[in-house]
Amino acid sequence: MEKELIHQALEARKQAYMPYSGFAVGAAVLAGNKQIYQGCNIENASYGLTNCAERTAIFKAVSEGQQKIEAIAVVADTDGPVSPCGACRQVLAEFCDEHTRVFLSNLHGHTEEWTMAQLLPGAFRAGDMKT
Ligand SMILES: O=c1ccn([C@H]2C[C@H](O)[C@@H](CO)O2)c(=O)[nH]1
Ligand SMILES: [Zn+2]
Repeated sequence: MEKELIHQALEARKQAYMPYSGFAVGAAVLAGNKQIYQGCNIENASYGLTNCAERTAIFKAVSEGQQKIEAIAVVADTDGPVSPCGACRQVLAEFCDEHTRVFLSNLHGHTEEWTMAQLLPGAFRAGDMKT
C-alpha cells in the first residue's frame, strides 16, 4: 500500500503547475474502498492563492464523497522527506484521525512514516468549539 501510494504521488507530481517557484509536489490520498485521489501543487500569479499538492488531493477526495482519509503520501525534490506546510496539516486534520498514516518522501525514495498526531499535535478540531 505504502509503495503504491508513493508511486501515485510521484505520478501526480508530473502535473504540478509551478511557474513561479519551480518546485513540483505530488500527493496521493487513500480513502474509502482503497480508492486513491491524486493531487499536485497549483500556483497562481497572485502567489497567495497557490494550492499545495496535499490540499488538492484532499479536496478531490472530499468532493467525491470521501470524508475519511486512511493514508496520504507526499513527494517532492527535497534533501530529506518533504515537510507539509501548516495550512495542509490543519486541512488534513479535518479528515484524518490521529492514527492516519502519513508517508513523506523525496525523489531518492527517502521516506518517513508519521501519524497525523505527530504531524499536527494539538490540532484544532470542530469538537473543541462550544457553540
Ligand atoms: O508540502 C508542500 C510544500 C510546498 N508545496 C508547494 C506550494 C508551492 O507551489 C511550492 C513552493 O512552496 O510548493 C506543496 O505543494 N506542498
Ligand atoms: Zn501546504
